[in-house]
Amino acid sequence: MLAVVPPPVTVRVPAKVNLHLAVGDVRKDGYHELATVFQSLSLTDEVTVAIADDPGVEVTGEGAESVPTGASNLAWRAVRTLAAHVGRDPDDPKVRLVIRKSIPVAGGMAGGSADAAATLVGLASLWRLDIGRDGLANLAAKLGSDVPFVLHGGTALGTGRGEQLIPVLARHTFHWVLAFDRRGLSTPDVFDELDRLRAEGDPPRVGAVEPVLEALSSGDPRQLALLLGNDLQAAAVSLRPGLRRTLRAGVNAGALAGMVSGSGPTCAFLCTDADAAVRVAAELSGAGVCRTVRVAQGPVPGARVVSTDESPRPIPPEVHA
Ligand SMILES: C[C@](O)(CO)[C@H](O)COP(=O)(O)OP(=O)(O)OC[C@H]1O[C@@H](n2ccc(N)nc2=O)[C@H](O)[C@@H]1O
Ligand SMILES: Nc1ncnc2c1ncn2[C@@H]1O[C@H](COP(=O)(O)OP(=O)(O)OP(=O)(O)O)[C@@H](O)[C@H]1O
Repeated sequence: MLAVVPPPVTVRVPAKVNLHLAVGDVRKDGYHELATVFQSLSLTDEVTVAIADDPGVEVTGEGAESVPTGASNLAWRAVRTLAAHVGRDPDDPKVRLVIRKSIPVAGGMAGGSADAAATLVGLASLWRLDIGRDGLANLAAKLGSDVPFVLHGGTALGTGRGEQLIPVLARHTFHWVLAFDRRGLSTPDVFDELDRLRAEGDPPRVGAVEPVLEALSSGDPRQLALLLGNDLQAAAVSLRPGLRRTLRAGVNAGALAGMVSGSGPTCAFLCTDADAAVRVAAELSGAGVCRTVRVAQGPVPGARVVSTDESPRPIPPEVHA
């Protein structure tokens, strides 16, 4: 009899930007209490999961050379976590991942988290698991604070360490320009730098979140632009002073406002509309303040299957001499 191998599954998953990021005190577990508004963007990674006898991870695209392909790859950790959860052998999951990256590595846009979320969705389909979005969200939270949001997508309020989500109404498509820096920043280093700055002085803190939610429901980018804020920005700029120039250049190019995305160093610029975003992107790429410029819009859906090769490939039975 022929064994039928389920076809590979490809999942597309968005990057995120934090429109509002209030960082509170450090908790006993070392994480900071957050109140944040996430938005998912049309800058996406794709992960293909396939049954394979030679398990492993392949990475191509943006920053691929600095992504680990071993046990520390967050997407591979997602494979092991889901395998263990459903009673499969995490040390021999018989799965191969191909990750095609567009999200900058260590860029503050949840790139590794996105790949982990995509892997959970892809494997749930490949292994035909009856797990549901809530089940996946619980596993996602174990993998990292940003993983539940990129699984979910859209616009959402995140509390706790960022993993507890409430969907937020956003009545408009918002247009963004993203400036990638030449090197990444480590998320723990940026949180540590904020703690240091707070021990020494009084770095700026974002205001209340409610006006941000109102601006989102009004759909007016000008109103939202006035309210964008990120407590981690001072820390990211302290570690990477050149970001000041990048932020200024985006606003000079015509953006409504600019901010550091999450823990940085990517800078995100909110624009009036799609045409303005293209103009700002063109001018910013000529300014020589960053490595690459991209245009994106948000919100977009979270991790979702975009293709399965519908015809399962029969594999011939093993032939023994
Ligand atoms: C900066 C943000 O991207 C904003 O959405 C996130 O807070 C970071 O989320 P993430 O990269 O998924 O972070 P995790 O993998 O959960 O944590 C990495 C490290 O970041 C720091 N961290 C993260 C989240 C949080 N609420 N407080 C923290 O202090 C901790 O040092 C932690 O060890
Ligand atoms: N699949 C992956 N993609 C990118 N980086 C990964 C992946 N798996 C592990 N890493 C490691 O994680 C580190 C952080 O990368 P990532 O792109 O997730 O950062 P980030 O976008 O700044 O994270 P966040 O915004 O969630 O704080 C990288 O330096 C890399 O070594």
